[in-house]
Amino acid sequence: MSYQSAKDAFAEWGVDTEAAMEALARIPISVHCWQGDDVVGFEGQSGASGGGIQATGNHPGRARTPDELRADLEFAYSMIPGKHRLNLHAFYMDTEETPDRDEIEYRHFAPWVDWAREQGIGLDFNPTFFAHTKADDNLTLSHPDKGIRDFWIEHGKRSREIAAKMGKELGTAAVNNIWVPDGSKDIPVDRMAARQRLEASLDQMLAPAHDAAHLRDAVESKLFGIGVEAMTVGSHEFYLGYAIRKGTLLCLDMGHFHPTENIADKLSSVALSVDELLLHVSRPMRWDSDHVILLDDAIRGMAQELVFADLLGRTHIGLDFFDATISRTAAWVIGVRNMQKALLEALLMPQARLKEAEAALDFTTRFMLTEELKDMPFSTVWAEFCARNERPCGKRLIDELAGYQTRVADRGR
Ligand SMILES: C[C@H](O)[C@H](O)[C@@H](O)C(=O)CO
Ligand SMILES: [Mn+2]
Repeated sequence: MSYQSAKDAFAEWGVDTEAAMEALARIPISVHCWQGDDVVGFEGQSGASGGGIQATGNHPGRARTPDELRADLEFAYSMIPGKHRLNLHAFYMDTEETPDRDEIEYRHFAPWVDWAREQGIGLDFNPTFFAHTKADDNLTLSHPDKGIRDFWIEHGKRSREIAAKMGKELGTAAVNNIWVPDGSKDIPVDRMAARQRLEASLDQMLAPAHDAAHLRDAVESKLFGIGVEAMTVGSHEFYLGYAIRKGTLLCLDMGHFHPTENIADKLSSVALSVDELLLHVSRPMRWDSDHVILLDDAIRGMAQELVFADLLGRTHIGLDFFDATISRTAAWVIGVRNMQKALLEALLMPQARLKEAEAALDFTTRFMLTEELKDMPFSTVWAEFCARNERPCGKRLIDELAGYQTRVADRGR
């Protein structure tokens, strides 16, 4: 089908494909650096603690240096329509020095900022509270030992300073997302004490004021991780309350809830109480919270809520998955494009008509519309969007992805 025919078909439904593509072009996705190297980082001083997360697989081509990671990212961005961001973790510093986590400074990340400026992209940031000997108890900010808590508070403060400077340098606020793995393998007897310690540590970490034009802090909850099956200190309820009371962003990771929960359903609820949201778009499967996202109902539902509830202006969309059994660059590219496709589909829906039917309790019309809409030529509009952005689709995309993977395969595993 030609684009003109698709445009006419959507126009019959009262939908303007040009407006939808313009809106999509304005939505940046924060691409997570850690898919490129299986969450290993560049510190070379990791402890045994994986923080309850694990990349599995042994596909060749893992990025082993900042230069390799940047080359992979440049390739990935060249396959993704639009301008996006990079989400950097603190243990991806680029320096010959070996600062411990409580010693990191902006200069250890300056090469990333220079590169981001060249690429014309913004940066987001995350303190790294895992893969370190001082996290081996699976406790950091809530550790009973004050010395360990202080170490991680300092790490968190420095991360915020670094993120704020990144935001200032690049002229776009960096979202600094705080996720700690703290929890208990077996049933604890003093949950309150652990949560009080986490709250007090967060308060200290977040006390230094930074310009909101440079830095936005987010807090991320989790249901459970490997080794912390009985209790996660930073649960959803903990951080929902914290974000509301303290004015931080709330991060919803789609892999951090019970598998039967609908994360899209949470957006409108929490958005009534917090100003801004951060999403970690992910796909949980059994024990894992981080499979590469598909263009499935969960992602479509999320995109539809963002568009229909008018939340795009106050939601930062980040991705969070890591799969080492497939090409890492293909995982990035297909994952980001899936998020964009879901957003485009939502933008191409006759929102007013659907809402009108629902408000009139005309559920038959809502049902007929949503089902018939599924036959609309979304893929033709997506292909047009890719073509206008000089990005390949279909077989050409697959050939490009396979070609790049072949070129990096000799890096070893
Ligand atoms: C590496 C990330 O910080 C991590 O995935 C975190 O966001 C998370 O989701 C942990 O399960
Ligand atoms: Mn996450």
